Amino acid sequence: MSVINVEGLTKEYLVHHKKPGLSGSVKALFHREYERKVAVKGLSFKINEGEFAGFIGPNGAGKSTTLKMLTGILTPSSGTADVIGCTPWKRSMVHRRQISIVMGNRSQLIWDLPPLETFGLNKEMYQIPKVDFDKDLTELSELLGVDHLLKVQTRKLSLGERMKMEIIGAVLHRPRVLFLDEPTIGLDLFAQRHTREFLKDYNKRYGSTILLTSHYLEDIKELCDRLLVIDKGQMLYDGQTNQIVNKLSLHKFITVSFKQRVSPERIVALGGTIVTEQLLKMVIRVPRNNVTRLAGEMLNMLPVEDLTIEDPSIEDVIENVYSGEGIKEGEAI
Ligand SMILES: Nc1ncnc2c1ncn2[C@@H]1O[C@H](COP(=O)(O)OP(=O)(O)OP(=O)(O)O)[C@@H](O)[C@H]1O
Repeated sequence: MSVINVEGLTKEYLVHHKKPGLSGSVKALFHREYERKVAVKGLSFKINEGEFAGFIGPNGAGKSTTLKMLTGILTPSSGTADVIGCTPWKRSMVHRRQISIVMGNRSQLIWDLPPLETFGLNKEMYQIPKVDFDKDLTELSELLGVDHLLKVQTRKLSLGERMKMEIIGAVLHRPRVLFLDEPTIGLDLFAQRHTREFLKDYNKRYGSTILLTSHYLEDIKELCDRLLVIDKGQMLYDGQTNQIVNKLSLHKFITVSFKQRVSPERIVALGGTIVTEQLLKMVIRVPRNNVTRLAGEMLNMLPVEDLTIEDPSIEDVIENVYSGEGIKEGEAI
């Protein structure tokens, strides 16, 4: 059953253009010039209950804007969204009780209070029974290794410690849907791994639905079976994470060792591009649909000692997609 249904979601921002200098500031008082900026353009997708989906794209792709619409922080210009049966921007209490968002670049904890006190306020707001609150808080803070810091003023915590507290604050009321916007940004490798393990366990244990944006592909590869890739506000890929290489990569790599030197021109003449050449070993980039022919011709015509064919890594494919290389106009899914 899908718990997030998005149909034709679009968000336009009106951006004010001010001319430089004092005269520009004075003119802007009387006549403001605006430009329309389309941040999200007709996005449609569904996320099923319990899914852990990655939502990625290059800087400025529209990820945060989408999450802000799905959590009711922003109202879209057009389109519809349904999250657990509610329209997010109507901000009903039913919706707010069942969702949560963690934003890596924005604190939801009260800066001058210890996390314990912010959590206490959340307890009242979400009407969490005391027994559940005490049990969950002890368990979550121990799991994330921050139980000894609950009474320390938030402003005195390190970035990693604070992020862990933000996550605890977001899940204490056991939301059915959790939106995570860069939850591991700026964390050291150990804290990233710890946070990932926690989120994986949380998703399994409570069957909550999680939509995660992250620029760290390690987060996505380890946590998300499903992947949505957007750019310029539009969906480029929506499918299984481990299928993205098959679906979007236009090339494969052939690594070949020769018995004696082969001139690069012969490889180029066969339709390959040499990526690296070391003594008698070459790595060759080959268009996907030419791999079998090219490997066969090399084996027949050249002094080949050993030959392997490999797919590019997910990192390579995503880098190509971000640079517009791995996908052609009209091929976006
Ligand atoms: N309040 C705003 N007013 C005007 N334009 C905005 C506003 N917020 C975002 N934008 C623009 O909308 C586009 C999408 O921004 P958004 O923050 O959703 O991207 P993102 O995918 O989250 O990027 P990043 O990975 O850099 O965080 C960008 O071009 C951005 O400049």
